[in-house]
Amino acid sequence: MNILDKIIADKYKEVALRKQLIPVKQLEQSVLFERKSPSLAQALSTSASGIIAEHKRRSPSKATINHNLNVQDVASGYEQAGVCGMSVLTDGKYFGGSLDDLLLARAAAQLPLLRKEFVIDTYQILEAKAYGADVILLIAAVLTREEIKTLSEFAKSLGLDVLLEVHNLEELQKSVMPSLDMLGVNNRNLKTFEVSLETSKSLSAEIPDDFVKVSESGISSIEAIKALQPYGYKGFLIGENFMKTDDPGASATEFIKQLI
Ligand SMILES: O=P(O)(O)OC[C@@H](O)[C@@H](O)c1c[nH]c2ccccc12
Repeated sequence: MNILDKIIADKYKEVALRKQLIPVKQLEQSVLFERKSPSLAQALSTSASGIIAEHKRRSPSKATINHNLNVQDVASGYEQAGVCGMSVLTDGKYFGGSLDDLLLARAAAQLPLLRKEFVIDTYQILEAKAYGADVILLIAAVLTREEIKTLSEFAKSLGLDVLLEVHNLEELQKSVMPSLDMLGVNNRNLKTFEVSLETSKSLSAEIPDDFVKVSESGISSIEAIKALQPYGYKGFLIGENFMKTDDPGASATEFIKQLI
Protein backbone atom coordinates (compact mmCIF):
# COMPACT_ATOMS: atom_id res chain seq x y z
CA MET A 1 0.00 0.00 0.00
CA ASN A 2 1.39 3.43 -0.88
CA ILE A 3 0.98 6.36 1.51
CA LEU A 4 -2.03 7.74 -0.33
CA ASP A 5 -3.86 4.40 -0.06
CA LYS A 6 -3.11 4.39 3.69
CA ILE A 7 -4.40 7.92 4.16
CA ILE A 8 -7.63 7.08 2.31
CA ALA A 9 -8.19 3.82 4.20
CA ASP A 10 -7.85 5.75 7.48
CA LYS A 11 -10.08 8.54 6.17
CA TYR A 12 -13.01 6.16 5.53
CA LYS A 13 -12.80 4.99 9.17
CA GLU A 14 -12.45 8.53 10.49
CA VAL A 15 -15.46 9.83 8.55
CA ALA A 16 -17.63 6.93 9.74
CA LEU A 17 -16.79 7.85 13.35
CA ARG A 18 -17.32 11.56 12.83
CA LYS A 19 -20.76 10.93 11.38
CA GLN A 20 -21.74 9.12 14.56
CA LEU A 21 -20.35 11.88 16.74
CA ILE A 22 -21.88 14.91 15.02
CA PRO A 23 -25.08 14.40 12.99
CA VAL A 24 -25.61 16.30 9.72
CA LYS A 25 -28.44 18.32 11.29
CA GLN A 26 -26.04 19.72 13.85
CA LEU A 27 -23.50 20.75 11.20
CA GLU A 28 -26.28 22.50 9.31
CA GLN A 29 -27.07 24.56 12.40
CA SER A 30 -23.63 26.21 12.37
CA VAL A 31 -23.96 30.00 12.07
CA LEU A 32 -21.30 29.77 9.37
CA PHE A 33 -23.85 28.02 7.16
CA GLU A 34 -25.51 31.42 6.66
CA ARG A 35 -22.31 33.05 5.47
CA LYS A 36 -21.92 33.70 1.75
CA SER A 37 -18.64 32.21 0.56
CA PRO A 38 -16.35 34.50 -1.44
CA SER A 39 -15.09 32.84 -4.64
CA LEU A 40 -11.40 31.93 -4.76
CA ALA A 41 -11.63 31.29 -8.51
CA GLN A 42 -12.87 34.83 -9.03
CA ALA A 43 -10.23 36.31 -6.72
CA LEU A 44 -7.48 34.45 -8.62
CA SER A 45 -8.62 35.55 -12.05
CA THR A 46 -8.25 39.23 -11.12
CA SER A 47 -5.24 39.00 -8.79
CA ALA A 48 -1.75 40.26 -9.53
CA SER A 49 -0.05 37.64 -7.36
CA GLY A 50 -2.35 34.59 -7.33
CA ILE A 51 -0.79 33.27 -4.15
CA ILE A 52 -2.74 30.72 -2.10
CA ALA A 53 -0.79 30.34 1.13
CA GLU A 54 -1.10 27.20 3.21
CA HIS A 55 -1.10 26.35 6.92
CA LYS A 56 0.75 23.02 7.23
CA ARG A 57 2.52 21.84 10.40
CA ARG A 58 3.91 18.62 9.01
CA SER A 59 3.35 16.16 6.19
CA PRO A 60 4.18 12.56 5.35
CA SER A 61 7.07 13.86 3.22
CA LYS A 62 8.39 16.24 5.91
CA ALA A 63 8.04 15.20 9.56
CA THR A 64 8.31 18.71 10.96
CA ILE A 65 7.69 21.92 9.10
CA ASN A 66 6.60 24.12 11.99
CA HIS A 67 4.77 23.27 15.22
CA ASN A 68 5.33 26.60 16.97
CA LEU A 69 2.83 28.81 15.25
CA ASN A 70 -0.61 30.08 16.10
CA VAL A 71 -3.00 29.49 13.20
CA GLN A 72 -4.80 32.80 13.82
CA ASP A 73 -1.52 34.73 13.55
CA VAL A 74 -0.70 32.84 10.36
CA ALA A 75 -4.14 33.60 8.87
CA SER A 76 -4.06 37.31 9.68
CA GLY A 77 -0.43 37.50 8.53
CA TYR A 78 -1.32 35.93 5.19
CA GLU A 79 -4.30 38.26 4.81
CA GLN A 80 -2.16 41.33 5.51
CA ALA A 81 0.39 40.06 3.00
CA GLY A 82 -2.32 40.27 0.33
CA VAL A 83 -2.56 36.59 -0.58
CA CYS A 84 -5.59 35.57 -2.65
CA GLY A 85 -6.65 32.73 -0.42
CA MET A 86 -5.49 30.46 2.37
CA SER A 87 -5.37 26.68 2.45
CA VAL A 88 -5.81 25.01 5.85
CA LEU A 89 -4.82 21.36 6.27
CA THR A 90 -7.46 19.68 8.42
CA ASP A 91 -6.17 16.09 8.38
CA GLY A 92 -4.91 15.20 11.85
CA LYS A 93 -3.06 11.92 11.56
CA TYR A 94 -0.72 12.73 8.66
CA PHE A 95 -0.60 16.54 8.62
CA GLY A 96 -1.20 17.58 12.24
CA GLY A 97 -4.19 19.74 11.30
CA SER A 98 -7.82 19.90 12.45
CA LEU A 99 -11.21 21.44 11.75
CA ASP A 100 -10.51 23.74 14.69
CA ASP A 101 -7.60 25.17 12.69
CA LEU A 102 -10.08 26.03 9.95
CA LEU A 103 -12.46 27.66 12.44
CA LEU A 104 -9.66 29.70 14.01
CA ALA A 105 -8.40 30.83 10.60
CA ARG A 106 -11.99 31.86 9.76
CA ALA A 107 -12.20 33.89 12.95
CA ALA A 108 -8.97 35.72 12.12
CA ALA A 109 -9.40 36.50 8.40
CA GLN A 110 -11.95 37.30 5.70
CA LEU A 111 -9.95 35.60 2.93
CA PRO A 112 -11.33 32.74 0.84
CA LEU A 113 -10.38 29.61 2.82
CA LEU A 114 -9.73 26.20 1.31
CA ARG A 115 -10.37 23.13 3.42
CA LYS A 116 -7.32 21.00 2.51
CA GLU A 117 -8.56 17.49 3.13
CA PHE A 118 -8.90 14.07 1.57
CA VAL A 119 -12.58 14.36 0.72
CA ILE A 120 -14.36 11.07 0.09
CA ASP A 121 -17.87 11.83 1.43
CA THR A 122 -20.41 14.68 1.20
CA TYR A 123 -20.36 14.77 5.02
CA GLN A 124 -16.86 16.35 4.89
CA ILE A 125 -18.21 19.07 2.60
CA LEU A 126 -20.89 19.93 5.16
CA GLU A 127 -18.12 20.06 7.78
CA ALA A 128 -16.11 22.38 5.51
CA LYS A 129 -19.05 24.78 5.24
CA ALA A 130 -19.90 24.55 8.97
CA TYR A 131 -16.31 25.37 9.99
CA GLY A 132 -15.95 28.34 7.66
CA ALA A 133 -14.39 27.09 4.42
CA ASP A 134 -15.20 28.65 1.03
CA VAL A 135 -13.49 26.09 -1.17
CA ILE A 136 -13.01 22.34 -1.10
CA LEU A 137 -10.28 20.21 -2.65
CA LEU A 138 -11.05 17.03 -4.56
CA ILE A 139 -8.13 14.74 -5.42
CA ALA A 140 -8.64 12.88 -8.71
CA ALA A 141 -6.12 10.17 -7.76
CA VAL A 142 -8.46 8.81 -5.09
CA LEU A 143 -11.92 9.40 -6.64
CA THR A 144 -13.89 7.97 -9.55
CA ARG A 145 -15.49 10.30 -12.10
CA GLU A 146 -18.87 9.51 -10.56
CA GLU A 147 -17.61 10.46 -7.08
CA ILE A 148 -16.07 13.68 -8.39
CA LYS A 149 -19.42 14.56 -9.94
CA THR A 150 -21.45 13.84 -6.80
CA LEU A 151 -19.02 15.64 -4.46
CA SER A 152 -18.47 18.69 -6.67
CA GLU A 153 -22.18 19.18 -7.38
CA PHE A 154 -22.90 18.92 -3.67
CA ALA A 155 -20.24 21.56 -2.90
CA LYS A 156 -21.69 23.88 -5.55
CA SER A 157 -25.15 23.46 -4.01
CA LEU A 158 -23.70 24.88 -0.76
CA GLY A 159 -22.13 27.82 -2.60
CA LEU A 160 -18.57 26.51 -2.28
CA ASP A 161 -15.87 26.64 -4.96
CA VAL A 162 -14.26 23.39 -6.07
CA LEU A 163 -10.55 22.87 -6.74
CA LEU A 164 -9.91 19.56 -8.49
CA GLU A 165 -6.35 18.26 -8.17
CA VAL A 166 -4.65 16.12 -10.78
CA HIS A 167 -1.17 14.77 -11.24
CA ASN A 168 -1.29 13.27 -14.75
CA LEU A 169 -3.21 13.31 -18.02
CA GLU A 170 -5.37 10.31 -17.21
CA GLU A 171 -6.62 11.94 -13.99
CA LEU A 172 -7.28 15.17 -15.85
CA GLN A 173 -9.21 13.55 -18.69
CA LYS A 174 -11.48 11.57 -16.41
CA SER A 175 -12.27 14.61 -14.24
CA VAL A 176 -13.21 17.52 -16.47
CA MET A 177 -16.83 18.57 -15.81
CA PRO A 178 -18.75 21.84 -15.39
CA SER A 179 -19.13 21.58 -11.59
CA LEU A 180 -15.41 22.33 -11.09
CA ASP A 181 -14.07 25.89 -10.78
CA MET A 182 -10.33 25.42 -10.63
CA LEU A 183 -7.98 22.73 -11.91
CA GLY A 184 -4.90 22.24 -9.79
CA VAL A 185 -1.83 20.39 -10.97
CA ASN A 186 0.09 18.93 -8.06
CA ASN A 187 3.80 19.04 -8.76
CA ARG A 188 4.26 16.50 -5.96
CA ASN A 189 3.32 12.91 -6.69
CA LEU A 190 1.35 11.97 -3.56
CA LYS A 191 2.38 8.34 -4.00
CA THR A 192 6.14 8.84 -4.29
CA PHE A 193 6.62 12.46 -3.02
CA GLU A 194 8.69 13.30 -6.10
CA VAL A 195 8.37 16.99 -6.97
CA SER A 196 8.76 18.53 -10.42
CA LEU A 197 7.38 21.80 -11.80
CA GLU A 198 7.51 20.13 -15.22
CA THR A 199 4.25 18.40 -14.25
CA SER A 200 2.43 21.76 -14.32
CA LYS A 201 4.12 22.79 -17.54
CA SER A 202 3.36 19.60 -19.43
CA LEU A 203 -0.31 19.35 -18.38
CA SER A 204 -1.22 23.02 -18.89
CA ALA A 205 -2.16 22.70 -22.57
CA GLU A 206 -4.62 19.91 -21.77
CA ILE A 207 -6.63 21.99 -19.27
CA PRO A 208 -9.70 23.58 -20.91
CA ASP A 209 -9.70 27.39 -20.83
CA ASP A 210 -12.88 27.69 -18.76
CA PHE A 211 -11.06 26.55 -15.59
CA VAL A 212 -8.76 28.68 -13.49
CA LYS A 213 -5.39 26.90 -13.49
CA VAL A 214 -3.53 26.43 -10.21
CA SER A 215 -0.02 25.03 -9.77
CA GLU A 216 0.48 23.28 -6.43
CA SER A 217 3.51 22.24 -4.35
CA GLY A 218 7.26 22.67 -4.52
CA ILE A 219 7.07 26.38 -5.33
CA SER A 220 9.73 28.33 -3.44
CA SER A 221 10.90 31.14 -5.69
CA ILE A 222 9.68 34.09 -7.73
CA GLU A 223 11.46 32.52 -10.74
CA ALA A 224 9.30 29.41 -10.43
CA ILE A 225 6.14 31.51 -10.65
CA LYS A 226 7.47 33.58 -13.54
CA ALA A 227 8.23 30.32 -15.34
CA LEU A 228 4.69 28.97 -14.75
CA GLN A 229 2.72 32.12 -15.68
CA PRO A 230 3.31 31.76 -19.47
CA TYR A 231 1.60 28.36 -19.23
CA GLY A 232 -1.61 30.06 -18.11
CA TYR A 233 -1.38 29.46 -14.36
CA LYS A 234 -3.24 32.06 -12.30
CA GLY A 235 -2.95 30.42 -8.88
CA PHE A 236 0.10 29.19 -6.96
CA LEU A 237 -0.33 27.09 -3.84
CA ILE A 238 2.59 27.55 -1.47
CA GLY A 239 2.96 25.79 1.88
CA GLU A 240 6.37 24.84 3.17
CA ASN A 241 8.24 27.84 1.78
CA PHE A 242 6.24 30.14 4.10
CA MET A 243 5.50 27.72 6.93
CA LYS A 244 9.14 26.80 7.57
CA THR A 245 9.85 30.39 8.67
CA ASP A 246 9.13 31.96 12.09
CA ASP A 247 6.66 34.39 10.53
CA PRO A 248 4.83 32.98 7.48
CA GLY A 249 2.84 36.23 7.05
CA ALA A 250 6.05 38.28 6.84
CA SER A 251 7.57 35.77 4.40
CA ALA A 252 4.47 35.98 2.21
CA THR A 253 4.59 39.79 2.35
CA GLU A 254 8.22 39.81 1.20
CA PHE A 255 7.48 37.23 -1.51
CA ILE A 256 4.50 39.12 -2.94
CA LYS A 257 6.42 42.40 -2.87
CA GLN A 258 9.09 40.84 -5.10
CA LEU A 259 6.52 39.20 -7.34
CA ILE A 260 4.37 42.18 -8.33
O1 LIG B 1 4.38 22.72 0.90
P1 LIG B 1 4.32 22.86 -0.59
O2 LIG B 1 5.32 22.01 -1.31
O3 LIG B 1 4.39 24.31 -1.02
O4 LIG B 1 2.87 22.30 -1.05
C1 LIG B 1 1.66 22.91 -0.66
C2 LIG B 1 0.46 22.09 -1.16
O5 LIG B 1 0.46 22.11 -2.56
C3 LIG B 1 0.52 20.64 -0.65
O6 LIG B 1 0.47 20.69 0.74
C4 LIG B 1 -0.60 19.75 -1.19
C5 LIG B 1 -1.07 19.73 -2.47
N1 LIG B 1 -2.04 18.82 -2.61
C6 LIG B 1 -2.25 18.21 -1.43
C7 LIG B 1 -3.17 17.23 -1.08
C8 LIG B 1 -3.19 16.80 0.24
C9 LIG B 1 -2.29 17.32 1.18
C10 LIG B 1 -1.38 18.30 0.83
C11 LIG B 1 -1.36 18.76 -0.48
